[in-house]
Amino acid sequence: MAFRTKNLFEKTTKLVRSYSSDKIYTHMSLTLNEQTGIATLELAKPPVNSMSFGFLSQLAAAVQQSEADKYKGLIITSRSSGVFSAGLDLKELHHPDSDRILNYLRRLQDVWFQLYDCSTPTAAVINGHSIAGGCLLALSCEYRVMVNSFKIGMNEALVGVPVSPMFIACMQSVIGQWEAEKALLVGRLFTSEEALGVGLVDEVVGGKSEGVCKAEGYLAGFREVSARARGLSKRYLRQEVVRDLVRRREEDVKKLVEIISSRGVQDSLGEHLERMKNKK
Ligand SMILES: CC/C=C\C/C=C\CCC/C=C/CC(=O)SCCNC(=O)CCNC(=O)[C@H](O)C(C)(C)COP(=O)(O)OP(=O)(O)OC[C@H]1O[C@@H](n2cnc3c(N)ncnc32)[C@H](O)[C@@H]1OP(=O)(O)O
Repeated sequence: MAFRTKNLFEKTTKLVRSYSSDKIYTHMSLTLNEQTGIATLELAKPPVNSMSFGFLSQLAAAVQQSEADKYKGLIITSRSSGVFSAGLDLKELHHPDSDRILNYLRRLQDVWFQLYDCSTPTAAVINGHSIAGGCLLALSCEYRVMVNSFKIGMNEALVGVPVSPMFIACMQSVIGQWEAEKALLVGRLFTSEEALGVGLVDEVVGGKSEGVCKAEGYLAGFREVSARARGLSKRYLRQEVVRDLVRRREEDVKKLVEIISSRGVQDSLGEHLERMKNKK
């Protein structure tokens, strides 16, 4: 089979350089299967694929590449066998520099808009724990296959930070208002099986390769469908959520910076980081 592992940054060097001070393409790889036209984006930032500034920049470049090259599909998964993504990099949020946190949250918004609103068909193979921002990443895709025995959800309530509108909108659009409220207000993490029960994921499988097959099956379902019509329909279906968040994006960012910088939230973040350190 003809596989081409693309160093994203060959084609998107300009974009990535202007986005990121990180070394080029260190946190993920994008592999295109030229026979199917489906690309796999494998997150590879040990130990837990936390979403640092550089990670978000590379994710943005990958999604942009998928759109520009008109991939038939994009599968997002993790190289780690235990963690899909631990969400936002807590080190970016703890004792932040005021300009950096502003730009970090803007970058997160940009990536989310790009992925959520892209016309490329997307699927997530969640082959490990998927927490908060990690869950957002999976929910922004169209289809989710999860490997059993892991946890997924948005734990902000337990971290002591508010769930932001973007995260709420995504959760609501997948599991509905009531289930989203019940989960988000207590920071519930679902097991793979519970996630299937509530509709947070579409399938549960025994391992990553089975998950990739299921995701490919979902994406192959569009072979006979006009890519243009499909892409436009997806955008129309998602436009209400996007419009609202675009309209309020600057207001949301500024409010969040204020909240994150507050003493109470900084104390909670510090305690959360301490708990993680001490769990060993
Ligand atoms: C305008 C609107 C725009 C945007 C709004 C955005 C944001 C609003 C702000 C608030 C929102 C936040 C959303 C988030 O995503 S916050 C992050 C929440 N995530 C977590 O709490 C995950 C915590 N991690 C875990 O539970 C476990 O690590 C995990 C289950 C993922 C894996 O467990 P495992 O046992 O395999 O590994 P650990 O030993 O726990 O961890 C290994 C090392 O990794 C470090 N780590 C873990 N998670 C993070 C993280 N999220 N960020 C940074 N670092 C992380 C952990 O401390 C260990 O480090 P060392 O001790 O080895 O140094």
